[in-house]
Formats: sequence, structure tokens, C-alpha cells
Amino acid sequence: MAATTSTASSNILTTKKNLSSLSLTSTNKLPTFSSLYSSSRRQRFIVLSASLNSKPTVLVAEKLGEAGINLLKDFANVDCSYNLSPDELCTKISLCDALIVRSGTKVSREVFESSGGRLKVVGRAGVGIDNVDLAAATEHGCLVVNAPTANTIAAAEHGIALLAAMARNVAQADASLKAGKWLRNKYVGVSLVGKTLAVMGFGKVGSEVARRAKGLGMHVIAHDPYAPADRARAVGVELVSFDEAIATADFISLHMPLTPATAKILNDETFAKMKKGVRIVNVARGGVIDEDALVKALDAGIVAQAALDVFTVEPPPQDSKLVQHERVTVTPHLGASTIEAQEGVAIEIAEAVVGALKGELASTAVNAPMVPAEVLTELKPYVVLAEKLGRLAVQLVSGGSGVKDVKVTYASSRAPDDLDTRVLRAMITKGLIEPISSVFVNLVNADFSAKQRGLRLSEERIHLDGSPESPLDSIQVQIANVESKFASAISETGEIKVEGRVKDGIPHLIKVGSFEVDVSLEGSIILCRQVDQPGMIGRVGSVLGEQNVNVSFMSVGRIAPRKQAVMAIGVDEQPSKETLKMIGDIPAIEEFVFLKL
Ligand SMILES: NC(=O)C1=CN([C@@H]2O[C@H](COP(=O)(O)OP(=O)(O)OC[C@H]3O[C@@H](n4cnc5c(N)ncnc54)[C@H](O)[C@@H]3O)[C@@H](O)[C@H]2O)C=CC1
Ligand SMILES: O=C(O)C(=O)COP(=O)(O)O
Repeated sequence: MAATTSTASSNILTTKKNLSSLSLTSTNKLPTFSSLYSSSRRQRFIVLSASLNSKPTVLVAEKLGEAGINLLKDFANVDCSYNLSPDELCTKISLCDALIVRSGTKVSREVFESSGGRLKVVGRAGVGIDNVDLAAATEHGCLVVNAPTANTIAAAEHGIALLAAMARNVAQADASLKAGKWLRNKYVGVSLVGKTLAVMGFGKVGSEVARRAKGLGMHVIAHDPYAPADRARAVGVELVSFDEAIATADFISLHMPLTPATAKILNDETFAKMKKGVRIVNVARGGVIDEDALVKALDAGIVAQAALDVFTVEPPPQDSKLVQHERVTVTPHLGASTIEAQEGVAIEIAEAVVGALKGELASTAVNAPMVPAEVLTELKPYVVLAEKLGRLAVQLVSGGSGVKDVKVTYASSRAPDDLDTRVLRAMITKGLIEPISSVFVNLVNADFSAKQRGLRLSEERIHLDGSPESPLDSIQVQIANVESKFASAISETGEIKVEGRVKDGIPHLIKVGSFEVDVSLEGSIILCRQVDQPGMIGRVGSVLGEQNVNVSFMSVGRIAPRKQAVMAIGVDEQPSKETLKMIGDIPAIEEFVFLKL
């Protein structure tokens, strides 16, 4: 199972334990669901126990702007201890109620275990929280908050700085002159004006880079399968496919999050499709580039130059061929490092941490486990189903005008007043957004996150006759105005459609497009469309068996005998590329897709 999924589920599923270990409001009553869900940031419903009697202690483990430190000091004892070793951090943490870090401190499971239950909040002064073990935080009832917006401009400006510095050999010429040389002919650069820049990932940072590059006279295109076309139009940027972007660009700037889908998205195969002499900027995450492949592409002359702020391992090894490469400009993860951004991030994170210590809901909470136990007990399997349907639906999208219109239909025998679907809507939103973004969605920020991305989620209720004992019969998620990488997922009315139901407490996928299937939503799924004929299940099953991929479930839905059919296969392990190719090579298979849950 994908790490993000297990984290997401455990956020919610450990709630009962977390709630019981926290003190409640002064009214000493379990909060109502509506009070839990309220979007008001001022609402107080949980008081974290350590802050009841004495001033809490906040450990600031990396340099934080002065304004943030002052805000913290108004409320807490502040211990600024930088460059702690992992052991020193583990020793100190048992005396702290909150910890604030940037990207340089690993907040591992050992940190949470060493805290003895006292650590209540981890604040990440920035966007990426890949250095915090979220699952461990949630298991230990520790809230994690981040500061997702205050460094956007700084990251965009650094991208532009690297772009211009790279094009004019600023770093190389500077080093050469300081070494006593005067090499005017060697460092002739290239111009930016009139050149095509492909912005890969048109989110907060990517769109700011695009704006600035247009101001430099560049022709800007963007690739982002999930960005709304109107947002791109507003900036005067054309959204294009991945292949078109990399094949036509003179410059490529990376601004997508590191997810399983974007890991090593620039690799031997994709470098080979690029224009000879392309130049690459990366201020996103090192892992989106296969660094060995980049070295090869530089040596082969496919990539003329690269400018990199981020690396797969940070700091990179001193003898890294990439870092040492003559045509590569590097900075040590400085994207967010401006005085202004660090003041902004410091204030944003200090407010979030103080708010959380006071018991307020944080709108930037990454793992807020805040669903009342009694609501969860009943909705638990539906919460999981809702998130998985969202994850499935968005992974089926291949293009179009971005994911904008999503319709959710709940079929239930309950009276509308007896079924509050807000937790389900939040989980569908979480499933739709998290696989494609660096945003973390929870009950608190789901509607806000959807709105920010231009995602309109409409809900419809179908009232069924029958016993209202179980809260829901089925949930259907439809995405309109998009193309699918699995054409059979498009329904008669033209939307991507997936539908699920809870059976014996386990979420199942029961419909894809117009095809009825039945596969439990555990592990991952392969969907294949084939011509219905004897032996197909056996053939696919034996490929998976030979490749040691365990099949948990298989089901075939067909329109009519010997016509087209869709086979849904649940697998415990992720099949290798070769295994998927072997399935695709089976002659009767017309299309197939692998989906991570
Ligand atoms: N170097 C530094 O110091 C900094 C780095 N960052 C990094 O920059 C990146 C972008 O951050 P934000 O703009 O704040 O995030 P964001 O979530 O606002 O934007 C990310 C965009 O990437 C798109 N995307 C997802 N999968 C994609 C794919 N396969 N192909 C193309 N686009 C895809 C999403 O739809 C979204 O629009 C993140 O990786 C973040 O960690 C952010 C701030 C500072
Ligand atoms: O915010 C982010 O994602 C960043 O990459 C910035 O990291 P930093 O806070 O400068 O260590």
C-alpha cells in the first residue's frame, strides 16, 4: 500500500485513541461533530494537556525568523538549539511540548518515541514535510502543521535567479575570475528572450515562475495534468502534454511535488525526447530527476546546462558527479531562504504552533486527527472508501482542462438529516488532491484546499427504500470534462466514473465507467479492458503469479458475452514495469492501467 494512503487512513483511524488521550474543553463534554468541523480558526475544542497548568516549552531546532521567535516567547518558553545530533534531539524532546524545524532536521519515529507523550505539535517552517514521520506523529497523537504559502515567491524568485545565472554562466565565470582568470570568450551565454520555457507543475510556485518568465520575454508553456486551464489562461500560458512540453522547450523548470508519479520523471527515456541543448532548472525536489540519467544526458550533450537547488540526498556527497559537473550550477536548497520569506514562514508557523498549543484548529494541519469517536465508529469504512474512490478517480485522469468538476452521489436509505456527509466529502477531496500535489488535506482544510485549486465538488443524495441501519449503500465519484488514461472509465455521459460500496466492513469498487466489477479496495488495482473470451483471467493471473505479485481479488464486468469486458485485479505488491508490459502484451488486452490506493 502506498505510504501516503496508509498515513492518510491512520490519521483518521487512530482518532479514538488520540481523543481519549487529550483533555477536552472546559465544558468537559465530547465536542459535537459540527463544532469539530467548523472552519473557524478561533474555535477552541481541545486543550492539549501539557499546556493546562504551566507555560509550554517550544524547541526551535533550526534557524527561525525573529518575529516568529518573539510570537512564540509571548506564550511559551523557547529553546533555540540548532545543529542538534539525532541523539541530542531525542534527549531534549522529552522536555518539550512543541518542536519547530525546517527541512534539515529528521523528525523520526525515535523522536516521537523519546518524547514520552509530551510532544504535542511539530511545526514545519515551510512546505515539504518529507523530513517528518507523519505516521509516527499521528500514532503518538502529535499534530503536525506546516507553512505552505509564505515561501512561494522566494522559491519562484530563486528559480528565476538560477535560470538567468545558468544562461549566462554566472557561477562558473565568478569562480574563474576569482581564480585569477579572465575568460571572456569561454563564458558566452544564451539569451532568454524568445525562448520557450516549459513550467512543469503549475501550482503556487510554478505559476509565479511563469509570470516572471513572461516578463523576461520568454514564451511560456506549462504541463500540469491537474491545473485548471483558466488559471493558466489568466497568466497567458498554454497547458500542454508532458511529451509536448519536454520536446519543445529550450528551458525546463520543475515545480511539481515529489510523489510516486513524479519520482524520477526526468530519466533516460524522457531526456532522450528533449530538444538537444535543453537547459533544466530544479527548485522542487531532487527526487523528481534521475540524477545519474542527468549526468549522462549532460555528457551526451542532450542537456546543455542544469541549475539545481535540491538533491535526492541532502547534502549530496562531496564527490557527486552532478554537483561537480562543469555545466551544472548548484545551490544548497536555498529556494525558501530570503529574509522576507523566512520572516513570513516564521510568523506563519509560530501562529500555527501557538494556536495548536492553545487548542485551536490549525488550517495548515497536516494530520489533524479530529473526528469524534462516535461519528467515526459508524463511518469508518465509508471514510476509507471515500478517500480511495477519490484517489482512483484522479489517477484515471490523463488530460483535459484540469480536474475542476467533481460530482459525488451518495445512495442511502437514511433521511438526509441523519447522514452528515462532510467527513466523506473531505476524504474524497483528500483522495483527489493528495496524489497530485504537495498539499495535505484533512477535515479542516478540505473545502479550502478544493477552492484554492478551482475544484468544484457537488454532492447529490439518492434516497433508497429499505432499512436505514447502515449509513450508506454506495458512493459514486464522477469527474467531468477530462480525458482518461483508461478509456473504459468514461461513462455513457462522458465523465470518469467510479463507484464503491462497503461489504462486510471492507470498501469495494463496484463500477468503473459503465462496467460493473467487484474488487476489494486494499493494496492496489490493475484494470484491463479486453475482448471477453475464455482463458483471460488465467493468462493475466499467471503473468502476475510468475512475477511473484500476489492477487487478492479478481472480477470481470462485461457488456455482453464475448464483447468487451473490464477485469479488475487487486494486487498486494506493486508490479514492476516489466510485469505491466507483459500484461499489456497479451494480445486480447486492449488497454490497462495500474492504480495505487
Ligand atoms: N527549493 C525550495 O526551497 C522550495 C521547494 N518547494 C517545492 O516546490 C514544489 C512546488 O511547491 P508548490 O508550488 O507550493 O506546490 P503546489 O501543490 O501549489 O503545486 C504543485 C503542482 O504540481 C502539479 N502536479 C502534480 N503532479 C504533477 C505531474 N505529474 N506533472 C506535472 N504537474 C504535477 C499539481 O497539480 C500542482 O499544481 C514542491 O515540491 C515543494 O516542496 C517549495 C518551496 C521552497
Ligand atoms: O518549503 C519547502 O518545501 C522547502 O523546500 C524549503 O525548505 P527549508 O525550509 O528552506 O529547509
